This record gives sequence, structure tokens and C-alpha cells, in this order.
Amino acid sequence: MSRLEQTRAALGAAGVDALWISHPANVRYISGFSSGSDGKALVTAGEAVLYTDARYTVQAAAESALPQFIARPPGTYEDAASRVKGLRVGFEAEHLTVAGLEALRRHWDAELVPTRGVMEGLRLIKSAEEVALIREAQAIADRVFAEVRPMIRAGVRELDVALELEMGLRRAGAEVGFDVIVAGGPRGAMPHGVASERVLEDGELVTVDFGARWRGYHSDMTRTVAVGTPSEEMRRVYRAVLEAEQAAVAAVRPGMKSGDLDAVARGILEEHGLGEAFAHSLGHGVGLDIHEGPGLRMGTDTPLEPGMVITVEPGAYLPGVGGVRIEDLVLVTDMGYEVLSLTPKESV
Ligand SMILES: CSCC[C@H](N)C(=O)N1CCC[C@H]1C(=O)O
Repeated sequence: MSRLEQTRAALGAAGVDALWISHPANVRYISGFSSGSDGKALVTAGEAVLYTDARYTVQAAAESALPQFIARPPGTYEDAASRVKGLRVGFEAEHLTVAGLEALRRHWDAELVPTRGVMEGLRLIKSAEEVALIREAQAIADRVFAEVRPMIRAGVRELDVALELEMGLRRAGAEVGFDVIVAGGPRGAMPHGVASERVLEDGELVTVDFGARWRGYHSDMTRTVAVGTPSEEMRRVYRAVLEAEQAAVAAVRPGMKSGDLDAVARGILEEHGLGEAFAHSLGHGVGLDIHEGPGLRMGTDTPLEPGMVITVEPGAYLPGVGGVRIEDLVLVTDMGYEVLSLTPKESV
């Protein structure tokens, strides 16, 4: 089934006749238009249209699989009004702004129905083409990390490490997938410790978490590396996180509940007295968004399925002391899993 056919089937399941798509990744998914943040899409039983403005006339014509209507609001809403008259139209409750909803209400003679996760549900399982793009994004990130690894040493600012990673990604033709995390010493206790002006010191662990975006698709990987010889306490934490990460990766298989995978890593960290220090969920899906389904959280029962691309990223964060996170990007396969992130994990 094409993406459009799948979307129409999902509309039926969501109890709506049409869907107004406003989340940029969803607009891109259904249309192929790469400036999804300046576009919207409407899917009804008989029509599907990409709405964007005249800055994108040429680009949209080149990229979009859907016919385009070029206008700015209110022209956009006025055109769509004729297509949705009298219909039950779903909107993306998690993405449409209040102002956006008010505009739809003003312009449309239609029943507006909040929906959640309609397009995201379709995006959970990646096609072979999507997997190839994610694989390439990760291969770029692996190459760039290998180039930059030698400069992660005492006396270098976190920001300069991040800058080198960013330049490496850009040179390779990729985009920077998200703000690069480089968190050394006590800053390692911040799971989202984006690179700062702090200078790395001897005896520290440094958490580096970054990703490429390649033709819209993300990679995501974390390595924690040592600068000199860290304390025995932090080396113990590193080994515990590595054990948890490797066990969770080895447990990936289709049919496993996402919450049970989280439990594998969490159980090991608890045995090491680090349960409280593991302050977030085990991982998430990766694709057109850096964070997408399935969420690998305690208590979630979404079964893993072949074609899902997930992160496995346990961490332990000790305020005032430091932190460790180790993350791989993993494809769920028919037989189990394939690790897409090939950067070696160092012994500490
Ligand atoms: C802002 S993107 C962060 C990417 C990172 N790999 C990541 O997903 N996480 C780091 C801490 C936990 C996890 C998260 O849930 O944000």
C-alpha cells in the first residue's frame, strides 16, 4: 500500500473523513516536501493536497508527490474549505497550535476532531528505503566521530568538540540532527548537557551524544569516553552502564514489549545500585523526527516489530559527580536486531 492508501485506511480507523496534517515530519512523510515546517497537507477520501507558499513553488513541484496549492493563509484555509465542507476532519491535537485551530474553525464548515498519532502510527515501521537513509545518516556520524575522537582531551572546550562534530557532519553533506551534547566531568550528570564553554580536564568522563540528519532521516548515538584515568567510582559506573546497554541490545527481538526492554537495562542498573541514577527511559524510535515512536518506557506494552529503528541508551547520572550514557541505534529485524551504530565502545 502507498503512504496515501495507508493514511486513508488510518483515517477510517480514527473515525474521521479527512486529516489536516500540520506536523512538519508528517507533512514530509505524506508529500516528500522537505520544508515541512512551511507546509500543511490535507488528505480526504478523494483528494490529497500539499499547501505551501510562493517561496516554495519550484521546490514543492520538484519534491512533492501530492498536487500543490500555493497560497498563504487565509488563501490556504479558503481553498481547503471547499474540500472539507460537511466532513469530520481530524487535526493533529499534539501539533496544531491554538491559533491554528481557531483559524480552521473560522474558515471551515466542518466538524473538527482532535486526533493523536495517526501519521506517527504509520511511521513506526520503516520501509527499506527509510532504513537505508537512517543507515547512511549513522554511517556519516560514525565516520565523523572517528575523525573527532582524538581531539577529546584535557584543555579542549566542550564547544570546540561539538563544533568539529558539526563541521564534519556538514562537510559530509548532512545536517546536524540536534544540539550536540558534550558533557564532561560533573556536567555529565545532565542527560541533555549540550556543549558549553567548559574546558575538559584530566581524569574526566565525557558524554558525547550527536546525530546526523540525512535527507530528513536522523541518526542518534552516544559514547562516553575517558580523558586520562577517571576515578574508580566513575569507572565502576561506566562498566555498569555498558553491561546494561549490551544486555538490552542483545534482548531486542520482534514481539518484545518496549517496556520489558527498558526493564532489562533498569534491572541491571538497579543491581549495581544505580536504579535511581537512570533518570530517563531506555530509548525511543528514530526517523524523520529524532524522537518518535515507539517509546521504550517502563510499563509501555507496544510490541517491537521488524522495521522499527530504536535507540538503546541507558545512563547513570550522579549530581555533582558526573554521568555516563551509552547509546546504540538499533534496527529490529525478523530474526532479532542489527546495530546500526558501529563506533566502538571504549574500555574505561
Ligand atoms: C534532544 S535530542 C537528544 C538525543 C538523545 N540521544 C536522547 O534521546 N536522549 C538523551 C537523554 C535521554 C534521551 C531523551 O529522552 O531525550
